[in-house]
Amino acid sequence: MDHLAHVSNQPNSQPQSQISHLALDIGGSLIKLVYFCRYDDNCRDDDELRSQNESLGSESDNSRPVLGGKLHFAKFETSKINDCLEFIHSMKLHLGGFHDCTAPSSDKIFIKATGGGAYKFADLFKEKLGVSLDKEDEMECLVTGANFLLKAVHQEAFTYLDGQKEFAQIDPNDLYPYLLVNIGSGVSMIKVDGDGKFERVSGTSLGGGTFWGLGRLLTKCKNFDELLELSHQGNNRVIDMLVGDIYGGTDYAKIGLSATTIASSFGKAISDNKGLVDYKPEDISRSLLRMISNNIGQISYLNALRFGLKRIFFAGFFIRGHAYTMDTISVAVNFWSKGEAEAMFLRHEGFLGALGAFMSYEKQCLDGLTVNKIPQRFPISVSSAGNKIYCSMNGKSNDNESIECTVYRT
Ligand SMILES: Nc1ncnc2c1ncn2[C@@H]1O[C@H](COP(=O)(O)OP(=O)(O)O)[C@@H](O)[C@H]1O
Ligand SMILES: CC(C)(COP(=O)(O)O)[C@@H](O)C(=O)NCCC(=O)O
Repeated sequence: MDHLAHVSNQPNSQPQSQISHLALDIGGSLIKLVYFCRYDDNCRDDDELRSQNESLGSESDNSRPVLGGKLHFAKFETSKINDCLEFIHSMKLHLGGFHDCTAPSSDKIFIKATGGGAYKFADLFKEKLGVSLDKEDEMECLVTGANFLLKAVHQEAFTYLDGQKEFAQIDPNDLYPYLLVNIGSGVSMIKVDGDGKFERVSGTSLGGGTFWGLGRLLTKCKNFDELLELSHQGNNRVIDMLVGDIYGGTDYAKIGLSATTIASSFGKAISDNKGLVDYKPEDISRSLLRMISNNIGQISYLNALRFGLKRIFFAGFFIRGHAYTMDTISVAVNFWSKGEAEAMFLRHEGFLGALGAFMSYEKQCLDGLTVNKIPQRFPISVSSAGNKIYCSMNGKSNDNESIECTVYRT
């Protein structure tokens, strides 16, 4: 039986005070959700929010009511899409879409969605939640999300080398061009020249799905985080064939290879008379992580070189804020570019596409809501018919999952 079928899809059943706009990015591995929720009126008073906003230096207008809210981020495994549908249903998030104003009598609700799953699962969303998915191009959403985060959110981008995390000062007027490398199930490399100006210049199928897929088969790990955790304790030299293994412990200095450079990932497994059971899962995980991260770092650098790009931003949930992954990618970029190019990472690494889809509501005509970027201190505004709401993100994220917003209503 369809356990969600009883859900009402009438927008009026959503309490007026609960403004929740939902956008989805349904990828090969994970479903990402971005939604905006107002605080409960009782949670914080207007004065508190106004003074908080003033302390952030925003151009607050005392004549307008100030409301607080949060931009929330959530994710689910795509293979567990029913959990995601249950979540959306229980939070009534599916009511936070828009109506097609070209068909006024229609009670159809559209939710902005991107990623391959917006096509694959469109019928399921219709059947279970009674909503239609309004599809947005995945690359376009990634770029919109990245540009928004880089311009609007304080301390979004950072470098990571030798265990040192350093936040980057991004001048919004000096952001372009850059290379965006999104490491999801597969990898897309996009040259970004401005808002809406981009070209997907390359990609590789050796991505996050490869790491997790091979890792699962080779280590019997039950989840992605367990596999990552394992890699902490591992030693890749047990499995990888190093230059020193081939050159009798010495460097191959003439071509710039040190004895410790990996000559062949997993190369030792061919010469050792060993089977899978003879290798420790943690060593396998470590070799796999280095292989995938190195390869992506190298291809990224080559593409940056191709177009003379100095900055490479790495995103996607493969990274998972994991120190060793970021370090390996940074070292690869640094090594191949001889220090000329820089790898940077994003705090909201996995939500670019979903944020881009969220922001694409601005394209809709106003029976639903629009999202506009407003300059400088008001990076985002959300408005709905007859009830305009401005949302300024202070950029302080309490964790990776939500960002506080201050909201003005006219
Ligand atoms: N909980 C998780 N479950 C599965 N994969 C995860 C998880 N957390 C991180 N990952 C990694 O992130 C990748 C998916 O990244 P994501 O940016 O969401 O791409 P996609 O859009 O293809 O789903 C996976 O292939 C895997 O490497
Ligand atoms: C097809 C995709 C854009 C889908 O995005 P994803 O779900 O992996 O985030 C991506 O997997 C990709 O770019 N793969 C690499 C294909 C290639 O260039 O060889």
